[in-house]
Amino acid sequence: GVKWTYKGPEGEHHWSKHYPFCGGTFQSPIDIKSELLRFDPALRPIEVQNYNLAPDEQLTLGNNGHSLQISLPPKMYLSSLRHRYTAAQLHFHWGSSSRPAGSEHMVNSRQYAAEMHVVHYNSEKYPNISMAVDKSDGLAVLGVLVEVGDFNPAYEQFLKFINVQVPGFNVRALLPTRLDEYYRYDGSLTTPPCYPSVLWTVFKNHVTISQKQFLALTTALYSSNAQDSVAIPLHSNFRKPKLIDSRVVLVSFKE
Ligand SMILES: NS(=O)(=O)c1c(F)c(F)c(S(=O)(=O)CCO)c(N[C@H]2CCc3ccccc32)c1F
Ligand SMILES: [Zn+2]
Repeated sequence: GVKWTYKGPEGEHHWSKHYPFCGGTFQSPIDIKSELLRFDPALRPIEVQNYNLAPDEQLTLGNNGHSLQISLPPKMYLSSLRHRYTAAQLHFHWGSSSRPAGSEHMVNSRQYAAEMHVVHYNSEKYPNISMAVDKSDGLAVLGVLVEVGDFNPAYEQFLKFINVQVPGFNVRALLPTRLDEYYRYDGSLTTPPCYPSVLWTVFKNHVTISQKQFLALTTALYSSNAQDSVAIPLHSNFRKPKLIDSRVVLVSFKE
């Protein structure tokens, strides 16, 4: 596809020129404001299956030019939604060491240091993620807000490796403790092609990583590739919040 970036002439205000959905409706991320919330008692706790991977399961950790991503084995899936959603990859959005705030979703206009997304696709209806990515019931993404604070051993499992195989680890430990407290809304990919195909689950509780771990995340990647003459550090890879329009944000918890 056509090259896109997070700032400059190919930045997010220009995405819709080549990716029309980016200028459309049901876009993500959003600023999750208290006045938009509606408690929904039907929202069940998120149930993850086979997230605890044995060390002999090698995971490919890579840089796709836009984010640090880890490919996930298809044994991992979500079992608490209407359809089975099978895991595909997880990736991150972050700010920069000089401007630490880099989450995509905000809560009452509070932007967190970073955000992790675990991308799943509806494997009951579609054979692979490429066939699911532009369907309205195609994807389910778990969003985890990340703040700088205490050291987090779970994140250490891969932050020391970059662009290599990492041994399997307990991906469940990257999520907050409470999987029953979350925001839920219909949205989109936050990168081109911005398909409105994502059932978003953003957990209410954030996780913390240490300042050192945050630096490892924000200094790990380059958006240029090896043969380029100049190395361009990859940072601030977050899209700004989009209008909610008439959408409602459901919550699984009472304030
Ligand atoms: N924030 S987000 O969750 O909307 C989101 C991303 F932010 C992001 F960068 C990617 S990507 O594949 O790394 C790069 C451009 O698609 C994907 N990739 C997903 C969507 C398309 C696709 C196809 C195969 C594997 C993963 C993905 C994504 F779903
Ligand atoms: Zn993402």
